[in-house]
Amino acid sequence: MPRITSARVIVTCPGRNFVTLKIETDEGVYGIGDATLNGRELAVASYLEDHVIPCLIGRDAHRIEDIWQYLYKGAYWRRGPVTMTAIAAVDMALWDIKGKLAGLPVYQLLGGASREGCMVYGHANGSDIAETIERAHEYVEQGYKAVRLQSGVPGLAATYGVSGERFYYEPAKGSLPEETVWSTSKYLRHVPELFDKARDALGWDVHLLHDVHHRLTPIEAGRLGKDLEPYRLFWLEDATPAENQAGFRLIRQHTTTPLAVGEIFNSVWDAKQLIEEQLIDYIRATVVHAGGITHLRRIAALADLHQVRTGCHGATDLSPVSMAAALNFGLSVPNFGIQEYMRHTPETDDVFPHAYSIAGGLMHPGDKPGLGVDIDEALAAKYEYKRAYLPVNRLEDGTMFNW
Ligand SMILES: O=C(O)C(=O)C[C@H](O)[C@H](O)CO
Ligand SMILES: [Mg+2]
Repeated sequence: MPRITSARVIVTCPGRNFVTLKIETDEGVYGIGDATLNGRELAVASYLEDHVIPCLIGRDAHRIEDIWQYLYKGAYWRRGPVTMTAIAAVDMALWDIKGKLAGLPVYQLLGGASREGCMVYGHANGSDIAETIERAHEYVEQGYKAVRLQSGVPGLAATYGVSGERFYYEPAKGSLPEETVWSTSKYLRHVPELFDKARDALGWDVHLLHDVHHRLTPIEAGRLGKDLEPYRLFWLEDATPAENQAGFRLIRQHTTTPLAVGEIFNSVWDAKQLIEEQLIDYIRATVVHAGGITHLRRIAALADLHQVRTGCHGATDLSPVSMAAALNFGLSVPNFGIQEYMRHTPETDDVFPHAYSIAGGLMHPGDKPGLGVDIDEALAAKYEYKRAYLPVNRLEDGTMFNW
């Protein structure tokens, strides 16, 4: 039985902050898990160091399900992003250990490959429609089968999801949150034009996606979905804040544009009604923020019963450890839909050497035992933590608005 002898939290900032948990066993094998919660990183580091790690020492590292239940039920205070990210980090690290001890990549332990690779989508961002389409062309030329389109909105100084950087978009910055300004009417006028021009320029062989970032009411989202129907989107993401799961009924009544939601969900309970009533088509919960591989499999199993497919969040604030876990999960799960992929910077890739790769728009986790990702601790130590926040959003009259 491999006993857990120690566990450590490693905080590093190779261009952005990452929190990683490393669990060591008496069999000389260790595992790592991502514990990064964008803008609230140190809360998870403390939760792990002060409350979780003391409970892990001496436990059998093979008992992944039991340790998951012990941390979830044992906390008394269930769910929430901090708790579930901490549990996810432990869970990932334990799957990594189990894979290494078995001499198998984690996807083999999850039932083996259900496909040759995981289809991913890249991010095409531009300050205007022409620039967005130009970036989308670059992805298509690289073999991507799916691209997310976001463009600056005329009349708004800045639009979330759009950056000057070509490939390495990083939304968290500044020692205090940046304040941005939002106008729903300007946005709703602009987006159909973006997709109209994109279809003209890119044709119909590439999947197109769009992220609303939770900024519409359900009826506004219904209208946008309807306006976008002629352009056959792969999905419309985070159309409305999802605390009110029943709100998606209203969107569904008005549009057949497929809906995706879930990047800020942290448990199956956040998505239960959405899935059971078939109010969404893709569930975007992730390994790192929704309790690890163990819990994400449970969410995917419920989703599978209702023809809902996976579409895991994969922005740059999810570390390469998360990406490796997502790809092992995605390769094996029967109802895989798509995986988001934003490239990490070369500095981040150097800190987290990994076996996953991309070819022809499909990603594969590689065949190294475990998750297939490591952390270079000496290099990680060179990048000191820097407090950084996601922006906040106000209406033009100054009213605090949805993120
Ligand atoms: O990748 C996406 O779909 C996002 O919406 C990115 C998020 O804003 C980002 O990961 C927040 O931390
Ligand atoms: Mg999103």
